Amino acid sequence: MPNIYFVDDEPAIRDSVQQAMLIEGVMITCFPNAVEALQCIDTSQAGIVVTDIHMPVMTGIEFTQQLLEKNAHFQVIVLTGHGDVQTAVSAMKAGAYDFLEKPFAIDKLQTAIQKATDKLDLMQENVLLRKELDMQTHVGPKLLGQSPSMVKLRRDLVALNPTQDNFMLLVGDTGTGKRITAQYLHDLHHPYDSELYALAAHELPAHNETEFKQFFFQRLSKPQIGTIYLYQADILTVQQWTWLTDLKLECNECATSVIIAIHTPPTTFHSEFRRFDLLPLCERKEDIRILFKHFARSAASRYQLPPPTITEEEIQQLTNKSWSENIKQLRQHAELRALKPSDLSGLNCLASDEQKSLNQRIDLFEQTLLIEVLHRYHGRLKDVQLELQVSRKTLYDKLKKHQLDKTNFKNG
Ligand SMILES: Nc1ncnc2c1ncn2[C@@H]1O[C@H](COP(=O)(O)OP(=O)(O)OP(=O)(O)O)[C@@H](O)[C@H]1O
Repeated sequence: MPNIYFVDDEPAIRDSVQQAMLIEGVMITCFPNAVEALQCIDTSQAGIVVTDIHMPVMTGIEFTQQLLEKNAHFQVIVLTGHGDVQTAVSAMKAGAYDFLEKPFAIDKLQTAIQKATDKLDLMQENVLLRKELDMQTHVGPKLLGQSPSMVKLRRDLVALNPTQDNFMLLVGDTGTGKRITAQYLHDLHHPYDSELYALAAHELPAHNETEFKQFFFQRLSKPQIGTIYLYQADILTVQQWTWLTDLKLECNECATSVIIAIHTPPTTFHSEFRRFDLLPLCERKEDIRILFKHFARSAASRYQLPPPTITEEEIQQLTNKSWSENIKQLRQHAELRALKPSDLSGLNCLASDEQKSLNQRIDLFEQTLLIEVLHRYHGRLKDVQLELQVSRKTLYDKLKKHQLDKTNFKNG
């Protein structure tokens, strides 16, 4: 429910409206005149104002104009005399949303407030949608995904008030998108030329409170730093969490945000921070299609290759995998897929769920690199050999090992 204000110079009306609304479970704040209302209403957050027209010092119409100058999203309902059409018209011209004839029944006031609340919700929803849309066309990273959790996450990030919630927790397994979410948050709420400063938790002083706080303050006070991104924070000690919680209180009005990325939130301190959860990919399988296609197409464009044709059957197979390393692993798989010529069968597709060991990862990297360079030189082994600075024999051995045939790369 938004904040609701009632302005009328007659104490009896103020009291009866306040009591009647309270019985209905609606809290309203009353003011005896427009001047006091303008001084006290927090205009940073749009609400609903019900105001009498005929008041000493400042009329309801002047009040409406001044209030809307401060925040045009306020919904104003004016109280006019019976049959006073002229005043109602003037009030609407001044920007009022609705009018109510005095004397009014309380249920009429309730209906008018409900309508104004719906309008305010709609306007705020539009503002958020526009901001979200702007983010999807801005040059920074995009948070893709249409699963309910991703849609909600984007909406919550857009709606966040960074002056209230400047210390945040991003909770998610490896590769679920903590870093990209931090960048997205930073781009949303901080000046274009400010930066996200990434800091590994092990770099923080661990034994001395003053050193710990000074370390932070030095960075928090740099105007070009908009966000401190503290990653690998699972290693933080209870003591460091206590200091971070103190810092949060001390930095109440700080312009810099602190985002703490963590796999599992600490048991005691998590409620101190605004928390956002990034679900593992297996719990938002509907995002696999859009992410995979996006990564594969971006990789193809980067390597100047035609965009790969990804079949429905392939998407089904991808959706059925478990993706233990989440989007990071999906991306690796998609990039390899973009590099893989369509007629290349039997390729060792190592980016699967079982790909875990160091050797397997090195193999995958080697395979990806070879495919990329073979593509670039259309299968001309001499150029590949020169670029990778390997002997002819080594190159042949590697191609054999990865079952790569130069003729598959002739046409790009
Ligand atoms: N919603 C998303 N839309 C587009 N790309 C994404 C999304 N989520 C993650 N990615 C991409 O997936 C990869 C892994 O994401 P990121 O590095 O942010 O994960 P992380 O949770 O910080 O990983 P780790 O815990 O291993 O450090 C990155 O390449 C990132 O750009």
